[in-house]
Amino acid sequence: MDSSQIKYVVIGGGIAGVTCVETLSLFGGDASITLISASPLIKTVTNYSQITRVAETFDVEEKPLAYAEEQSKNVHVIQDSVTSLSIIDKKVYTSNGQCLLYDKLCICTGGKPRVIAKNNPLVVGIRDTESVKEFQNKVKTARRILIVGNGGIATELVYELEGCEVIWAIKDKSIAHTFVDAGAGEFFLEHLNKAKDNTQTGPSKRLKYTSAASTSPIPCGLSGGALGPDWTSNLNFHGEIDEISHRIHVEREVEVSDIMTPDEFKQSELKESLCWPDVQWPVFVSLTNGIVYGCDLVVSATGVIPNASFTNDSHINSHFEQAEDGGIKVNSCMKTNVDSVFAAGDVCTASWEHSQHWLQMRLWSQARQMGCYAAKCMIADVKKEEISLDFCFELFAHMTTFFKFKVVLLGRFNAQGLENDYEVLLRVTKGEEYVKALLQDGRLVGAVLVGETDLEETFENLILNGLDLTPFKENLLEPGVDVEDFFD
Ligand SMILES: Cc1cc2nc3c(=O)[nH]c(=O)nc-3n(C[C@H](O)[C@H](O)[C@H](O)COP(=O)(O)OP(=O)(O)OC[C@H]3O[C@@H](n4cnc5c(N)ncnc54)[C@H](O)[C@@H]3O)c2cc1C
Ligand SMILES: NC(=O)C1=CN([C@@H]2O[C@H](COP(=O)(O)OP(=O)(O)OC[C@H]3O[C@@H](n4cnc5c(N)ncnc54)[C@H](OP(=O)(O)O)[C@@H]3O)[C@@H](O)[C@H]2O)C=CC1
Repeated sequence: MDSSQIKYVVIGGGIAGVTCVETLSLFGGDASITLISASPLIKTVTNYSQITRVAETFDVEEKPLAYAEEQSKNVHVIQDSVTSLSIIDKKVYTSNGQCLLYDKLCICTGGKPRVIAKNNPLVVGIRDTESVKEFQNKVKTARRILIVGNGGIATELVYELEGCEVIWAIKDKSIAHTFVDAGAGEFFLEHLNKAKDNTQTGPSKRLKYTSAASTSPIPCGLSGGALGPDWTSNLNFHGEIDEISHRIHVEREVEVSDIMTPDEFKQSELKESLCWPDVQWPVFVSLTNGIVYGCDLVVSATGVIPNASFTNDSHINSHFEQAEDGGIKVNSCMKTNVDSVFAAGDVCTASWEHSQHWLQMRLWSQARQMGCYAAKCMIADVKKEEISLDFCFELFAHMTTFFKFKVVLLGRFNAQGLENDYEVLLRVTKGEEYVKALLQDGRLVGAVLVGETDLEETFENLILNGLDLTPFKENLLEPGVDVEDFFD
């Protein structure tokens, strides 16, 4: 078929959707491409840099939706929310009554924060620019904040919050558990109560929000694109009390058992811990260890729910096979079970047999990679060509910053899916670096690199080439030894 007759439609203006549109525009010939997004701002990837074969960094800029039209040929944008689909006659319906025909459709509708006690105004979740603004406003008058969750947002937030007391309630024994093991958690622990270092010495995670002014609101019930790296930079998270710079108390191995109003708390006859004289807290949180804290605000940093119910029509939503985590299942060609419909980014669950060293995490790098690969799959599908799984799905690689330390995670970095038949090599220099290598049958299968270790490229190669490291094991992490010399 002549490419000019092809109609691609992409839903969602986050990193996955925008990358998908850009790739379609680049490789899709003269096809017509429509981007429909509920949010007036899109996320664009700039200054892309390939650090190793798989690890990458890039800036993320927020731009008006029209930018996508200006940058890529054959692209038409619509700010609207998709309300329904007709999967038989391949039509997309929007809330403003538009109806679009598609040949290939890609769903990139992201995720929503999983918030405990969703309807309580004193319990907030963080996802997009709007929710951060709302949070910032509430923080200004906060004296004590309780943060629930032990993943990316909580770990970044406890470092950023100043001017108030922070109670960090985690399910695990160690901090930052979603990303690092207990050892690295210990390594970070000593930086927890240190005053925040505001100098920009560590690597920036390179998000540039050029918060383009926008007058068009996001339709009720929908969120804008997820924030990304450095979402805390240039934002002030300062509570009411100047004398408190950084005071964090970690409650380990607990969950929230109840969130109470002052009246409910009074009636419960429970005792409050760490109470402040003459302070009336607006909300009380009881934990599963029996401890109760009064606070001004609760942050629920408890993960993401894929936005798989992206239409108002539950009958249509139910056509899409969902994985256990609620994501729309996609195969190794990013195809859903519905004819001609693909999905990418936080909304989807990679349901192919993963390579030994890859796992899905809902991260911006994976959103970009999936968006790009989904576009290639859509084009290949039109041309009825075979496509092989992109190389980026061979190895998990994530670069980020926690407590001002560069963090690189490779492969099965947290021993995910490994039985007990692996060994761990460790090198720790207090306050400087934490290097953990996981070996299975003498072969490197995962690594956690904290600090300026300069080991990411070598370790990535070692994981990918599966070299038996048994003869070098003793020296692999010896300080001063250039690991690369072994393999020349
Ligand atoms: C606070 C925070 C910090 C983060 N920090 C990092 C980090 O440091 N590193 C990292 O790798 N990842 C980070 N992430 C995760 C990362 O931002 C996401 O994984 C990634 O941005 C997901 O991109 P996406 O395009 O799949 O979805 P989203 O960015 O959520 O985009 C979804 C889009 O779909 C639109 N949409 C939804 N429903 C409809 C509909 N019915 N009709 C039309 N449009 C619709 C939305 O408006 C939005 O434009 C962070 C996330 C958060 C919340
Ligand atoms: N630097 C980075 O790379 C960052 C990445 N992100 C990404 O943004 C997204 C949102 O971040 P975030 O919300 O922190 O999600 P994460 O998935 O990173 O972490 C969620 C945390 O909440 C815990 N949790 C889940 N349910 C409950 C509950 N009911 N009670 C107590 N704890 C609970 C989880 O524990 P368990 O796993 O045991 O269920 C986990 O520790 C994620 O995809 C994350 O990867 C966000 C910020 C920074």
